[in-house]
Amino acid sequence: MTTTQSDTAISVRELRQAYGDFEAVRGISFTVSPGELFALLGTNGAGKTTTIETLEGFRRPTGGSVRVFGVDPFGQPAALRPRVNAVLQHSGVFEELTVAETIELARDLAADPLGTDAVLETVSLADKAGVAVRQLSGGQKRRLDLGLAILTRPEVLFLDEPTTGMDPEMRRETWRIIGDQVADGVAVLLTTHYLEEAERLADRLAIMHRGEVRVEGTLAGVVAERGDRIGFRLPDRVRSEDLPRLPGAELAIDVREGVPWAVYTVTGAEVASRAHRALGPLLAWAQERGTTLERLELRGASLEDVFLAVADGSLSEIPGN
Ligand SMILES: Nc1ncnc2c1ncn2[C@@H]1O[C@H](COP(=O)(O)OP(=O)(O)OP(=O)(O)O)[C@@H](O)[C@H]1O
Repeated sequence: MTTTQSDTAISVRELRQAYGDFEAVRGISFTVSPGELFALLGTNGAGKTTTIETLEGFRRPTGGSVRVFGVDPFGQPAALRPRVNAVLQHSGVFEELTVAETIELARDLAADPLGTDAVLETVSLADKAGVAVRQLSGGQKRRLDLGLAILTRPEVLFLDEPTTGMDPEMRRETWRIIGDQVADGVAVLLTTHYLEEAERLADRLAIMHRGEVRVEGTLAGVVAERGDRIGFRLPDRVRSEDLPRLPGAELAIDVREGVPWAVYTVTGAEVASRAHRALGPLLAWAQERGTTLERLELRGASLEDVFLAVADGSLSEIPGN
């Protein structure tokens, strides 16, 4: 199947980006379609901001290519400018202007902007219209940044940690605003350290570590690769070698809440039913010994499990590659 230009809003192919001798991004690839939110997650210094800055046209790739609607964004060409907007980590607004003046200034520079009241309403800052930007809280400033970004009706939105500094309620409200943008057909590239944010919003996601994409896919696909877990507190006087081998499950001893936990991981096809079947022999073993399995649980892997596996290096390749 050939991909037409309109199928892909953002395309990153084998991107490399170096600062002097240091290669911060080492050959990453992904695409984002209109109406899709792609979350770029990763450890500190993984290369997420460098990637977004390259897509915004601030940096020329040292290898590979990036395209936004088929156009090279380097230098922010006039053809792209009205179609793209961003919430960056550091906003460039004037602290002395009021919220309404800031919005009006941005409207003056836009071709077909949303109305000031509509923006204030959307980002719940109507009661702060006359307040100087410097008097806003950190979370309110982030909301103003988001308002300034959606004011130009962009088709592509880059959101670099857009909810930093927000309390949980404001963060949820902001997810709703971002979700509405995606529902309206905007292609969104989001970076965040809040895994719940990615779980709530992302259609697809990638986890970067040291300049490389280590995991990519849908949330369901990414966690399914890590399998289901059967876990319980390791009973007193039971050593790991005393525990039964369960069919199709791999045993590891973790430390949780300062005490050892037994964790069996079941991976592969039909993981849920195989995990259930593995429970039988485990319970039979416990009954035979008269041992209680405290805090026994059977659960799927979480995005946090996958993230931590990437961060500690135990997941060093894209599964299946
Ligand atoms: N201007 C620069 N000059 C030299 N090195 C840089 C520069 N900007 C970033 N780096 C380095 O490149 C790497 C990637 O940085 P980047 O900011 O892209 O990571 P990140 O994934 O956004 O990190 P974080 O989650 O901590 O914001 C880091 O090791 C960083 O120290």
